Amino acid sequence: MSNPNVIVAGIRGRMGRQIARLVLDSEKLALSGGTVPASDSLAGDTIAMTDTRDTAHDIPVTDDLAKFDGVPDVVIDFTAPDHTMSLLETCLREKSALVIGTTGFSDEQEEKIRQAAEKIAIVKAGNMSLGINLLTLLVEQAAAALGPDYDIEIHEAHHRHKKDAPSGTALMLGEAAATGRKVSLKDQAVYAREGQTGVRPEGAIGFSVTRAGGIIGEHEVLFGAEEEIISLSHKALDRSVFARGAVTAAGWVAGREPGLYSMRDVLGL
Ligand SMILES: NC(=O)C1=CN([C@@H]2O[C@H](COP(=O)(O)OP(=O)(O)OC[C@H]3O[C@@H](n4cnc5c(N)ncnc54)[C@H](OP(=O)(O)O)[C@@H]3O)[C@@H](O)[C@H]2O)C=CC1
Ligand SMILES: O=C(O)C1=N[C@H](C(=O)O)C[C@H](O)C1
Repeated sequence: MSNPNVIVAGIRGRMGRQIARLVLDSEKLALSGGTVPASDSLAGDTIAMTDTRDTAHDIPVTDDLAKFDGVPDVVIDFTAPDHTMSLLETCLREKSALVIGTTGFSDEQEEKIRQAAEKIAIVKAGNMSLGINLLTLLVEQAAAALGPDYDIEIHEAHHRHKKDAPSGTALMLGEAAATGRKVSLKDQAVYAREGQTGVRPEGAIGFSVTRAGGIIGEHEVLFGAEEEIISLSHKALDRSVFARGAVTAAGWVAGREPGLYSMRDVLGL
């Protein structure tokens, strides 16, 4: 049987470039194309790439997944929410599996993804690293053990180019804390503070955000009581940690039953 063929959406982006290279080098997956915005001069053409053995490849790129000849087994998406929605439609039509790393979806877009996962296999995670996915387990445990005397604050820091806030990872960590506390994140989240805020609402899960320079991704979950502070944190040192996770997810999801899977499912955590 031939290797599952993969299309990398946003193939010229910070993540897309790294993921495409890893797929090219993979012995279990085949890179069959990539997407770029319609404004990109390479749309409808090919992009020259070399693998680690220095073999040259011309990879077809289009602005629309539906324009490729043949059906992708898996699409890997690290782009922007509107493009993800267009990929979702084509994946539903072609029954392709989808790995979604893109963050910053509206509630309505999240619902469309949930509905699509009734018909196709989707892995979705705001962070594809082993470290963060392990951290979500630890945060859930800590939140369950520590109880409401410990105020939960989540801080994230990213590079100046990031377009959404709080990060998808911060939201995953918030969901984990809420699950541990058996509350809904929607009810407890405090995303902004300014002026006469009043005292901290009991049970709030607070978020704060830094955007500066080239920070790849830093997250801290703090549990603060009157007498002590516990802090669980993660720092990404290289984007390859996300790219490797995405390629692992692509190999795992190819040919799988419909469903909305997490990186914890992929990693067996
Ligand atoms: N889950 C995870 O582990 C991680 C998730 N991310 C998320 O992935 C996303 C991308 O991040 P990053 O790679 O840093 O961002 P980039 O801006 O570097 O890459 C996104 C790419 O998608 C392209 N793109 C945008 N719209 C379209 C479209 N309509 N059709 C085709 N291509 C399109 C962009 O093109 P152009 O630049 O020309 O607009 C760009 O090349 C973000 O949402 C980020 O939060 C990032 C890292 C890890
Ligand atoms: O935009 C990024 O860069 C990142 N985005 C993801 C997020 O929103 O959490 C994951 C990672 O932290 C890098």
